[in-house]
Amino acid sequence: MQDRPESYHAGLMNMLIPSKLSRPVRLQNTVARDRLLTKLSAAYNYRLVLINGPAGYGKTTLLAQWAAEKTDLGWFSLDESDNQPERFASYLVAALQQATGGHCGKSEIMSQKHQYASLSALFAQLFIELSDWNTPLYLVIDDYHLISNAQIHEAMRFFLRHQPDNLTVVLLSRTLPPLGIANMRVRDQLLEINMRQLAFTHQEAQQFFNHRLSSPFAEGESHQLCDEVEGWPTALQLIALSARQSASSAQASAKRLGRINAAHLSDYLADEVLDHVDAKTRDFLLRCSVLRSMNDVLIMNLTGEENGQQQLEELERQGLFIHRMDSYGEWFCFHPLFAQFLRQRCQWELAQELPNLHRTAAMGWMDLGFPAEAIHHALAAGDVEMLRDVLMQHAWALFHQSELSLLEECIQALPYEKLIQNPRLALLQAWLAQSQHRYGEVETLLTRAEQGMSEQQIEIDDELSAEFDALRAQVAINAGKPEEAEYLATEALRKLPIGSYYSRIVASSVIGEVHHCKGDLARALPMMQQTEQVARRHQAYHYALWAMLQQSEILIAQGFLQAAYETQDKAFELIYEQHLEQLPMHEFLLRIRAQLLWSWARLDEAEDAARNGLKVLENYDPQQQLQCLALLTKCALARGDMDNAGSWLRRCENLLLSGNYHRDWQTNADKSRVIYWQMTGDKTAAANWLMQAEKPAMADNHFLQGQWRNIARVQILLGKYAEAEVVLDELNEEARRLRLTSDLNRNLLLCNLLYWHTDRKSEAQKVLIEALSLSNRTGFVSHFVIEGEIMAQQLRQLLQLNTLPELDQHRAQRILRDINQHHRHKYAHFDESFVEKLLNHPQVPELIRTSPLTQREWQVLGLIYSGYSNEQIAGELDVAATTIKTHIRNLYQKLGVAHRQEAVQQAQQIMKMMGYGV
Ligand SMILES: Nc1ncnc2c1ncn2[C@@H]1O[C@H](COP(=O)(O)OP(=O)(O)OP(=O)(O)O)[C@@H](O)[C@H]1O
Repeated sequence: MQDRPESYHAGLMNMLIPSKLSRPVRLQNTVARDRLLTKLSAAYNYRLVLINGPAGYGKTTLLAQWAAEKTDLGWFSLDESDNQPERFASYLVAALQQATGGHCGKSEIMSQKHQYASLSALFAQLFIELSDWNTPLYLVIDDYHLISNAQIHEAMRFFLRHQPDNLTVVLLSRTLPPLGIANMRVRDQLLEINMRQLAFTHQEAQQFFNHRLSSPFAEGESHQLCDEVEGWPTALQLIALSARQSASSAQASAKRLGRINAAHLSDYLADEVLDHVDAKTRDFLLRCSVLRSMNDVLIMNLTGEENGQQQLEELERQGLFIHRMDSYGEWFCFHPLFAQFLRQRCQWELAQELPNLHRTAAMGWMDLGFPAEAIHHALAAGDVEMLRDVLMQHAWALFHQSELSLLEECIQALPYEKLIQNPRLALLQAWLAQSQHRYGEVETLLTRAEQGMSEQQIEIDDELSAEFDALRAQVAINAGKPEEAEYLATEALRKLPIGSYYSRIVASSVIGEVHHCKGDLARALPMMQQTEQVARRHQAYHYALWAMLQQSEILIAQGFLQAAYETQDKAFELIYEQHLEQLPMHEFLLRIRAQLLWSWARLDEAEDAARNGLKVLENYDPQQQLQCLALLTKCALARGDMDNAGSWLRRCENLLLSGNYHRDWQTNADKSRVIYWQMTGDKTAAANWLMQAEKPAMADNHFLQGQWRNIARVQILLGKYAEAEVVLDELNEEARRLRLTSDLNRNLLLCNLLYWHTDRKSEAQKVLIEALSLSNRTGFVSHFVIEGEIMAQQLRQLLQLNTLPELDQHRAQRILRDINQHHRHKYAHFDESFVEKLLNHPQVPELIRTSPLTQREWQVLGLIYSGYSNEQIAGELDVAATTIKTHIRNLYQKLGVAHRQEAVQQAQQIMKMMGYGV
């Protein structure tokens, strides 16, 4: 079957590095940039504030000054790893959480567990949560130029278009981001501060030197230095550093800096900064540069420096491009320009040691509990052993948090012989392929792993081989090989210890599904219940949900629709509790809820559910909409609303033409099509379909039964009664054997149609009575209603006999009411325009043309044809029963018929002649 959970998420580790979410602090010694701060004080009037200027132009410092007193502000500093959309989104949401004091809890869980269809969908949820936040909010994203991933830019364009009015995004970037800036500029939605404005004025430069130097420059000199470097703050800072040596070296620095830009700063930094610090500090700087952010412990590991904190504070005092990242003063980082330079120097000067430094950093991060950052260093160290060790400890936790691309990168970096030495990593590699829908690769990877292990004589213990089996079982069921899947999953369950819960969940879910496929519902149900329990216990909510959806399907097949409804309720609860609304499985649930409501003829609610299902799918491939559209077609059909049914159906058919669907999906969509053809009498379409329709070898589950019922319905429509009867007999036998009660109920209705057409009225009545009685369990209504007038006639007769048990009697009345309400078109055809068309029809029998009925008599004939009794006709036309008798006598005479039966046959021929399939 389909819609399986592809990956799931257990409890979360802390993945977000707090220092990336803190704004720079310690601004006492900075120059207050009043002119720019005044400009920024109007920020809340704009959707976007863009601070755009080259490296080291004071963007971050300016914004840190502006943000200093604000509480309703989230700050998020990017690094190269944030080019990955999921990670970007997690930090963005966390920054907004910071701004709102945790107001967007649902979005936070969704982002951390990656439970969203796309970044835009996540942002849409975020905006819902922010909609009741009424005061201004600010989201600052620093170093946006590091983003090159088009997906993130696109999501940010969506964000900026739809963000609430009280939210202002502030972007700091060295380059102009591709976010529709020109457009926002025209609409006056953008506040910009550019390089020209960021440059220090003479006055600011003077203040700057006054802060930094014990004996500041004279005014004229300071102005000249400022002009020399065009107000570039980084250059001014470097000049101040030189000035500590002598005034003349400040002049020389300014001259040199005036001729270079950030790209060529490294030579300057090497000659003028690094070569001027003492050897110890130099070594300290180079070693620390390995880290993207640092604290005392990490530094101590790297430099052996006992009081790293003090050392950092000293560098900060000297103006050596180091910043505090949090208000506790625990975390520091180098200014990006300086960091980049130091890293380059470190590669040259400490080449030998560098791998070791990264290794040490990796261990430090591991101790702090941040495996993703540890992986960054292990990769940089090129230390495959270490990478493997980190993965062995944390890979599965990362997998459960959907850090799939990070893991993919690690696996790629590991030589295969290393990977295979730890077979669990080989297994992980296969699961990565499975979870990213690269199903074709899974078996190849598993086989390769087994071969590799046997070549290297690596022993596979029972537990591991069981884990392989569990994944293989999942692959087999996906590939439609239930026997193989069952064998593998059973073996897996037999061997897996209780602790291997993930594989146990997978294996028991597969076994449940296999039983389901085979129609062994009595065994499938407890298996899925067990899967649900284990999955809940281990917070594997995707699998818990999947298992509940399966239970609901099983209960529906067994005919226990009420129990299925209650299971669905529980599944909805889980979705809301765990914020799984955006997963495709939510649509699955809405769709089976719609199907159930359709059965019970709660059509408005069924339509709502199907439409909500379409909403869930908005951000997915449109092909997936097929089932919801088919349900909307069925709702229109049950209402007798052929126009709408036709237009929904066209959408289904377009999808069917353009996609390659699993056969169960095809069957479901075809169900609506064959009913439509029956109701419109479109035999050509039906015949064409029948020629190419798949005729499965078996009919032992509800999908296969459904496919064969489609075939039988078309056969009946085409008058291939004998063939239909063979099919239906087999279907019933299987459905009775496997206790597929809902299928039996549906099959009986088709038998009824068949017997009615072949004039076996008493057999027709018998199966109808059985179908009605089964409906006490299933609650079916719409299945009867779509059969229209043929059903109505029979139900009226049954009701007149007055032999039905009370419950069945009520249901029959209910069905009849619905048919009368929705399917009156056949009777309505006997109106004036119909009669006029009829009399002008070239094939109209002479007898009818020469002795025409009065309009009233046509109406009465229509009602007789529809199975109304005399009393019912009198009631319908609001005249006395005796008058009806007179009309009937007259019309019999004019049509040359002797009794009611013949009148109905005449009417039927007329309908056929006029092209209405009956
Ligand atoms: N108002 C100020 N007062 C004192 N120093 C400043 C001021 N603005 C910037 N600087 C100094 O200039 C250097 C660069 O500043 P900052 O980090 O704010 O630039 P940036 O434009 O954000 O750089 P990047 O593009 O690399 O992120 C820093 O060392 C900072 O201390």
